[in-house]
Amino acid sequence: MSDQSETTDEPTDETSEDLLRDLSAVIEDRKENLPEGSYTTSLFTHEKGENRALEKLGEEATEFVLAAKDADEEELAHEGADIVYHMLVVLAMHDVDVDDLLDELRERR
Ligand SMILES: N=c1c2ncn([C@@H]3O[C@H](COP(=O)(O)OP(=O)(O)OP(=O)(O)O)[C@@H](O)[C@H]3O)c2ncn1[C@@H]1O[C@H](COP(=O)(O)O)[C@@H](O)[C@H]1O
Repeated sequence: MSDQSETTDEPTDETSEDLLRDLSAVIEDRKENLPEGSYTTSLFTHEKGENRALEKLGEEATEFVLAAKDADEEELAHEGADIVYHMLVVLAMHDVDVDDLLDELRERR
């Protein structure tokens, strides 16, 4: 991945919705422009097609479960982020807007 920023404790006005929308916008950009050297591009252009992203999502979910079993909280956050990213890639592959997911969550409150 090219420009993932480090986690900081600094206050930010960015909401979690902004964060998800921004990440989705980057994924949409990769889908449209397929820049070389991008991990996201490698998922959109993989010879296995969508199955590669689905495989990765499954792997990350398994790693998340193992981290929970090990009570490894740092790893849980890491693997959880991997799941969210790969899930957004799969949503983009199906042209499902992240706002549909956010609306779904909002309606459940
Ligand atoms: N959020 C992510 C993100 N999360 C996970 N990954 C990649 O997903 C892969 C996970 O596979 P593995 O678990 O097998 O990888 P690993 O090498 O063992 O790494 P980790 O388990 O330690 O993550 C790694 O290559 C990660 O780099 C991500 N790649 C990209 N992004 C975002 O997408 C943006 C665009 O990235 P590029 O498409 O690379 O430009 C980045 O700026 C990020 O914001």
